[in-house]
Amino acid sequence: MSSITIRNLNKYYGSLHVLRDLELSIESGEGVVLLGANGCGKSTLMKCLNGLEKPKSGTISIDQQDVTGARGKRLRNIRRGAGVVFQQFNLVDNLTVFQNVLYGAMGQRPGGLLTVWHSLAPKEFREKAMHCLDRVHMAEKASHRCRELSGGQQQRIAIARMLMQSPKIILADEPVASLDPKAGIEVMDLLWEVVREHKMTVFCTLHQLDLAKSYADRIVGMKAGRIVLDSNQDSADKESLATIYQGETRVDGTSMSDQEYSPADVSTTEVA
Ligand SMILES: Nc1ncnc2c1ncn2[C@@H]1O[C@H](COP(=O)(O)OP(=O)(O)OP(=O)(O)O)[C@@H](O)[C@H]1O
Repeated sequence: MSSITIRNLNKYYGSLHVLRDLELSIESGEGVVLLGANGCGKSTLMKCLNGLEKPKSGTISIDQQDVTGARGKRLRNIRRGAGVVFQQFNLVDNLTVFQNVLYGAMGQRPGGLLTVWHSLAPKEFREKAMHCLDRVHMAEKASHRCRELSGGQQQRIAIARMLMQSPKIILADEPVASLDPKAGIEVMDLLWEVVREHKMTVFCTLHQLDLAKSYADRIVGMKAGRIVLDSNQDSADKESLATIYQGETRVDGTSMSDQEYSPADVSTTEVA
């Protein structure tokens, strides 16, 4: 049984046809990386998976539950089972690290946000939040404000918040795009470690081929709103992956400048 099954998915923004008859299945426990040029539709796919955007047609099921038709409580339940990690961390800057991690438990009890508001939070939640922070090696920063932390540290907090949710599936949209290469590798190491520890399924968009090859069990390539490549790690050769970035890649039909992607981007990622 697949963890994520996408069938014949179509999504428009106005007249822009972004996802085009997209098909993809991800098995339980798989670590899948999605590669694709800017503007090919990766984030839109992630948003559809998370129920943040509604497709025009097609179906998405996560753990056999229909996401596309879900509303209200049913959608919230599906979202609870799927943790998200974003490029921009999506932490609340003015709250402490600890409060941000507690926030991951929101929705696990009636009363939502109030029940996770530090002193109001049940003991079991507070203990679990500390445990999650400890797991990402950030326990000593619990009382700091998120805005005081580096990008890499903030992404660690976002991973702790995601762990707080105890999800079975992780949707990570360019989790290292805002980080320098060294911090990026540290975050990818941590993310993949926790994914493996908890036997989670992970679907992650990236821009760096080398990172994709280092972590993914399977690499899928997207071009102009469609999945055009699907390969396991060993068969993902540079030439076939490079084709994702050649020709018409964007859904809006604009062409990329040579500066946006050069063969060097496809063949190497420098690590400081
Ligand atoms: N909310 C929106 N309203 C209108 N158009 C949008 C919206 N979000 C994205 N688009 C357009 O949809 C297309 C696909 O965007 P998307 O963000 O999914 O691409 P992407 O592959 O994630 O790109 P990147 O790698 O740069 O993040 C782009 O042409 C973008 O301008």
